[in-house]
Amino acid sequence: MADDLTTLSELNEKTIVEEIRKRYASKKIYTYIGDILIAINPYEVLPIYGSMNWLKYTDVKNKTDHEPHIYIISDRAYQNMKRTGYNQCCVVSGESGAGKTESTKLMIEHIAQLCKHDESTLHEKIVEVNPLLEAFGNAQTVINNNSSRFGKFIELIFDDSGQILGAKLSEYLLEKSRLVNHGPGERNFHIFYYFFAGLDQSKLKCNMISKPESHRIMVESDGGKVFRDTTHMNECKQTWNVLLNIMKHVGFSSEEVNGIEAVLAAILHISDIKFIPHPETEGVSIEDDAKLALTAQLLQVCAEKFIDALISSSSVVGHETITSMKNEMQASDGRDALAKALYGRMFSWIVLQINNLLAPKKIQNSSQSQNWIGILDIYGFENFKNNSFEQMCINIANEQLQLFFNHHIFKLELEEYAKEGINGSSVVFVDNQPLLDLFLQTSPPGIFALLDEESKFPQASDQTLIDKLVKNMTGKPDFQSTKGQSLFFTIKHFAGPVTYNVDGFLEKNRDTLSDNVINCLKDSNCLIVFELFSPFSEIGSISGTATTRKRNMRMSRLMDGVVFRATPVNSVNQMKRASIVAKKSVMSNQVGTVGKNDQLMRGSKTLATSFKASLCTLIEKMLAAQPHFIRCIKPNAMKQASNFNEKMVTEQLNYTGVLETIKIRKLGYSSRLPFLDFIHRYGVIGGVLTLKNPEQGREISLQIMNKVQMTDWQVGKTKVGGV
Ligand SMILES: Nc1ncnc2c1ncn2[C@@H]1O[C@H](COP(=O)(O)OP(=O)(O)OP(=O)(O)O)[C@@H](O)[C@H]1O
Repeated sequence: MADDLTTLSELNEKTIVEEIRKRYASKKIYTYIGDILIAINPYEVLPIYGSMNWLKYTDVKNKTDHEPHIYIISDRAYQNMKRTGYNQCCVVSGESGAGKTESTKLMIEHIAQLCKHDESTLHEKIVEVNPLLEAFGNAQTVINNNSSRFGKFIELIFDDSGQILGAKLSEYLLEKSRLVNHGPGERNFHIFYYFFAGLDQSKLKCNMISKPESHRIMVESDGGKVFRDTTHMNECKQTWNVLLNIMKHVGFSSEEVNGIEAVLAAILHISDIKFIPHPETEGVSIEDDAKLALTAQLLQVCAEKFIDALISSSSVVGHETITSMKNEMQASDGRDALAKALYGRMFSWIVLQINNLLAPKKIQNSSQSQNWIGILDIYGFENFKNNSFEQMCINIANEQLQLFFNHHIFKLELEEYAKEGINGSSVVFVDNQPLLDLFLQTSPPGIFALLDEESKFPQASDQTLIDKLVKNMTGKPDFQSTKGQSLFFTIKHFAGPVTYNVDGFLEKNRDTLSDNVINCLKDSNCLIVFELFSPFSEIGSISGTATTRKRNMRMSRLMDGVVFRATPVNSVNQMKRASIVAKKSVMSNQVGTVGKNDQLMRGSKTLATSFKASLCTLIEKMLAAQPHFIRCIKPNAMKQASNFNEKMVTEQLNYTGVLETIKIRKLGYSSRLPFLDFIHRYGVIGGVLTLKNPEQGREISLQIMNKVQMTDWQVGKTKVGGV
């Protein structure tokens, strides 16, 4: 069986899938395409991880001495960073349920071991925070029982000797809508189940919590039970206790833990508040005053102010504040927006606390530099029966990653080949740049710009939005309006067509919380609630103007040509060009936005705007590092072990361009083989450049390294490495 698909003599869809199938049947879930790793989800615990294997995959000189493994990638990233002093970035991609989060965790665990030199508990803390994040950010979906409902980029930070100094986590677009609404087979965020199962009687009383089924957001839409059985409940209880220990170990104070519990309870109670028409006015009143009092008590806010915030809205016109009463629907929407804001901000606050606790301590020797290994685990491509705003953003993020992959693996390689006179015409890849432009460009306005434009008009509706989209997008190859279904449009994504339902798009994009709600909560006596809404705290301003402005300033600097940080030696030219090309293609949309869209310049807080800005920041980071790609593949839709659905696997391999990836890697090796052989023998080119194999830590030729992936020494049956 071929450990590396580039060594296959016959290359076509059938032979590739057959090879992967054979390997999977023998529990070999990892396969290389040169330096890229394919990982098939085994849906079972294989005895290939843990301490013995950490050791085996430490400072691996020649990867062909071992079975392909995810640890090879983590080891390579760590050793490369140590040897070259350049940042590394591991991009883990794949559909929902393909195994991205598990792969990420395996790599973090491994790297934490690779760099463990002392008795410090920092390594443990970095690994330990994962369950905490998963509890608040993951949920059961129809596809995955533990699906990440947010994207994350984890940076492990090291000193120049490779000692770990700390870690930093960036989170992207938590799917807040799940909190108040989830479809059949889907559940709320895990934390609520742990919370109900874990709280003891006194805590339940103190948070005024009783049965989970009595709360709207815990009710299963298919009528199922909140806890399947006592075993499930006991598992949740155990997890709650584990989380309490983690919070303690990581450094959360007991006041903070109590605050988190109070906010969770408040969210449950707020979501239950109902409104009834007021007999004397056109507004509403609250049906159950006791429920409201409970919530105000948990949030430690003034009950009267809280009622006002829920049933009325106020805006400042000139020097006057105009207050208007909400109707039943507006009040219910406002209530849900508040529950979502509380949860979303609390999640960001938890991430911030984790970052504060794991932040590198001040380096004693100020001349010492810091490097990082970043691991990107972003939600997989999604295509449900009903796809909303969240799916659109998730799929755009995946398109962006595909673009990043295409740039590194295809565009830049083919440019190099052209310069060397190698004929690369046999490699044809699908460039998804036009599709990203369709969403992100500003002139002519793309879908995001049109959405932002429409979000500014108070009278706009989802119908006016779809009309606008159809008017502007009809005729574009990747856009289709859906006849007979007025609120739908279809996009031909790289991973397949997805039909989006714009119902609720405007509201979700505006992501507004009325001023009187914020004013009420920022006066809370509960430390966490105060921090979540105070304009002076980092979280309080998170969805406000400050963060957006900071990001926009950063984008403006990019526009002015700030150069990216230094890049790894072995691909310095390639990456510089990657920066420029991708900067142009990715950021040009941002640049245009900064220049032309006054809404953004004014610091608007639409979700589309901040999503674009965070994508921009993420890509900016990734471009400044040496990339490693891990492609996760889902073998079946049943979440079963030993079940290889050929059609599904073929589809995933196809849309990620696997055949072309193999071809380009193979082409590179074969056409450079004589060259490599020469270097192999003499080690010097023209008396100037010396070759170095980074896996073996010897001298290196900048140019040669630029042309071949020297981390792979085995080409066909010919051993090229070992100068
Ligand atoms: N290497 C592995 N070994 C054992 N089980 C695995 C492995 N990778 C994935 N799994 C199983 O598959 C499930 C789904 O994996 P994971 O949550 O990592 O998918 P994902 O790609 O991150 O999905 P999403 O995008 O929905 O978050 C895991 O809960 C686990 O049961």
